[in-house]
Amino acid sequence: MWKRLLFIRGTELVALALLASIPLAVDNSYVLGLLTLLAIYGILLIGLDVTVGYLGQVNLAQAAFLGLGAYAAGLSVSLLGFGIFGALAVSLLVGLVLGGLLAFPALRLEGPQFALATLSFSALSVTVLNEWESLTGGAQGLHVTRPDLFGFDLKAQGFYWLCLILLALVWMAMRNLLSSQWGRAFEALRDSPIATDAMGVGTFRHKVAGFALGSGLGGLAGGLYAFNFEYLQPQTYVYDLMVILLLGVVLGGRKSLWGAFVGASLIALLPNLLSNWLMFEVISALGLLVALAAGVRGLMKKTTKPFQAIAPIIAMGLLVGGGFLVENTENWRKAIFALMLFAVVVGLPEGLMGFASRFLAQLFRIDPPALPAPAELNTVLAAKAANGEALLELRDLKRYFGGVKAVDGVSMTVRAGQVHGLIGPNGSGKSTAVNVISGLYAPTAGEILLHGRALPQGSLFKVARVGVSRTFQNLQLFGELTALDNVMVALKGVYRSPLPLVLLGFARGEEKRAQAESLALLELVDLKDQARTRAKDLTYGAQRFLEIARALARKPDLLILDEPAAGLAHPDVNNLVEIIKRIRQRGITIVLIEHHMDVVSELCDAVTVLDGGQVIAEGTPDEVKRDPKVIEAYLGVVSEAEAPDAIPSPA
Ligand SMILES: Nc1ncnc2c1ncn2[C@@H]1O[C@H](COP(=O)(O)OP(=O)(O)OP(=O)(O)O)[C@@H](O)[C@H]1O
Repeated sequence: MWKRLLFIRGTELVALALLASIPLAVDNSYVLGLLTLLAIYGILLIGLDVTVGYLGQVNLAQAAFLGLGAYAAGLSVSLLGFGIFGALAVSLLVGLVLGGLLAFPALRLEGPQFALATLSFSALSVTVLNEWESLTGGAQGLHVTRPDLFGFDLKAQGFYWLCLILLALVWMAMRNLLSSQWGRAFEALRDSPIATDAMGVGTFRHKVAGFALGSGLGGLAGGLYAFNFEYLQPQTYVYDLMVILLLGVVLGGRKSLWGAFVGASLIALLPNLLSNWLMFEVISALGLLVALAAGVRGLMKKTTKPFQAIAPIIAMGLLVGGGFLVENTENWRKAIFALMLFAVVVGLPEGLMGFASRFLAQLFRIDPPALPAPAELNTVLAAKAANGEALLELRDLKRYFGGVKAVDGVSMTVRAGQVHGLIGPNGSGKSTAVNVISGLYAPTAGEILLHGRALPQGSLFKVARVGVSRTFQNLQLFGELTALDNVMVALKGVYRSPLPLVLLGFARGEEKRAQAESLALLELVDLKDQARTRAKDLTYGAQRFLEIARALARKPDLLILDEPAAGLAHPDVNNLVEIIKRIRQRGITIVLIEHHMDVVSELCDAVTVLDGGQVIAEGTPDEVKRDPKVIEAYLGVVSEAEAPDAIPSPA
């Protein structure tokens, strides 16, 4: 672990020292200008990566936040007489506040609608900057004065160091944040907003916070940008820059600080890249080599489809070849960006850093940090009183979809400590009933009580927070996260540090505790050894068990399992039965929707049978199996000979 930590921190420190010392060794104002831009774009892209990489949204507003931050800083110096830090704080704040405000409506939208909302915001911002001439100077531009720093006139070199220090601080704070519960929550809601809410992690809150933070960094970068160029024009922050910024994040590698850094270097170098033919050819040829290496490697290891391997090679080949055919590469800039973006999106979805880090990890044999020992299960899931009192009560519950009465007046009582089966033929309303209980749907009518108190209605998040946890019939895992992180996202009662402490890196203790507790839950479902496997790479059976461990991380009073055996092979069904028995031993009450009658018979203390959205029978598994109404619902016939074990189980 120390080796890894030293390697990572060491590399960061060496890179910082190198960057800081270049101006001492090379006395060249042009190089200094490039380095300053690199630091500014670094901050900008780290911010953009929060929305694009972590939240998984196409954000076209970051260029606008750069512009708004720049004007805010410039104006707070000229109009309000602020010093450099005051002005930079204003640009950060402008990004945070406007980003948060934009996020409220925009994040209720998905995919292309979200992208369009951010695009509209950009267009609006540029128009305002352009038209509000009395304040911004409009198209004529705005001259900005760089304030001095505590009485020292900040020359180009001093200003570069200031930018570099701010980049280092942003880097540290974001590393702390993104490796904490916040970063996991950002990623979780990218993969499954429904499950994020159902695990008691507020989707909306985290989306707004992530977007505001990313935009805040955009604003801060804008402030530095203003003091770097000392002249601003609204047209700087439009279409071209948006595309270049996206290219930077995607090419560098999403979800990576180093990726943002590599992307920023690319953006800072782009003008030179296009105006200097030789450099353009060298970089394009390097790109072609990377595309060839990645493609051949992927094909040999069978991890890449032929199109994925060949298309980037063709795109980069076109760049190299095209360079010989066109007179002025600058005239082709948009086509060049488009080809680059295409090659990266298809060939290197993890970006250059994602690609490089795999090689580096192999080269230096960097082991991931060791995990702590699992916590005592007793401390994670304290045994609950299985006293048979009414825990969950449904009273005349109804849920209609238009004319379809999916749940039509269901009343039932689930007793503490019991496994309560909810069975019925396909379409009888079982899933709808648990979707209403867990808050995915609001009921049309009726009451739901937990511990005798009304359960919140129509909010997965609120229901999860009062002690009801669930799994899903169609798996809703956070596919990109490891098994361990899936459980850690949902873990209740561990993350207490306020945001400032997390940013400063003081939340590591609780991270260790969260790991230990989550490992105990993975051990309970026999997945401890696969803690580091990404959820999407687990076998189907393991994925089902992981959902159970994740639901347990809420430390619930009531656990709803929606067809956990669906699609499982026979040995896995046996494992599932063992796992559910272990959970029952902790005193956790379970509602089990299940088609496998043998599973129901073995596990359930009580069973409610639904048909056509209504309760047709209740009792022990043996009682309901013999009930003629139940047999008729399943088989459509009532025959003495077919009872008592006539209810079919899926193969
Ligand atoms: N979102 C929805 N919109 C419209 N109708 C729905 C919706 N969800 C469920 N239904 C309908 O409600 C009825 C009950 O469906 P539900 O999925 O709750 O049954 P189920 O008992 O869970 O079935 P299965 O065992 O096949 O999962 C069905 O007729 C279904 O088509």
